Amino acid sequence: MDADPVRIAGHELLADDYYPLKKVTYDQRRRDGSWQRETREVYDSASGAAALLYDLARRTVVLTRQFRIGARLAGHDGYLIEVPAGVLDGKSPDERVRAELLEETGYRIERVDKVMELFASPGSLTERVHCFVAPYDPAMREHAGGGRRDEGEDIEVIELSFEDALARVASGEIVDAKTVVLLQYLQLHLA
Ligand SMILES: Nc1nc2c(ncn2[C@@H]2O[C@H](COP(=O)(O)OP(=O)(O)O[C@H]3O[C@H](CO)[C@@H](O)[C@H](O)[C@@H]3O)[C@@H](O)[C@H]2O)c(=O)[nH]1
Ligand SMILES: [Mg+2]
Repeated sequence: MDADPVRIAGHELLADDYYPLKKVTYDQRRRDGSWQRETREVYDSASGAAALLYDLARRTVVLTRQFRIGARLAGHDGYLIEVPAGVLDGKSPDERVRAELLEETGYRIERVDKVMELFASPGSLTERVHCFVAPYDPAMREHAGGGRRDEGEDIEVIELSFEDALARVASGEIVDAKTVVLLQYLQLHLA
């Protein structure tokens, strides 16, 4: 018997504008030994890196607020509070996350600690998010942040107390998955 219960039979390219959207056909052996063929649409989105900045002395975190079209189409107003994050663009996760922290928040951070990797939405996206936590203090801020205007980014930087950030998770105001996970990591392991 094949060790791998899944065989990719092929894929059709449905769109290839920013990232490829594929219709993938695969055969899967069920647990009873029979085989079935399925097709699924998969968006080959880039993988990324995200980091939660935290200050243990002041008990604060740095988050961003920006417009997200996917959330808007799902019925949210689209302005999501998130940890700073970005796509890898061929860089290593820790190199990329430092660059995103500087672009989006204005903080120049040397030490970033990897805590986990998450699949953003594994049924339909290939995206893997490399998640970090990073200590910061106000002296590390070089500029106001805000992201890349030439790419259409308009990112508000917000500093919240641990308590306020966690209260916004509990109330449902913070709904971005990687952000909820990293704030709960902070609560469990650091705060
Ligand atoms: N024109 C165009 N530009 C795009 C498109 N998709 C992304 N971009 C550009 O690519 C930039 C990506 O910004 P990043 O900061 O690198 O990524 P992000 O949008 O914050 O986050 C992505 O990665 C996160 C971590 O993996 C994800 O959580 C998030 O959903 C998203 O995929 C955006 O500013 C935007 O200009 C597109 O379809 N068209
Ligand atoms: Mg970003």
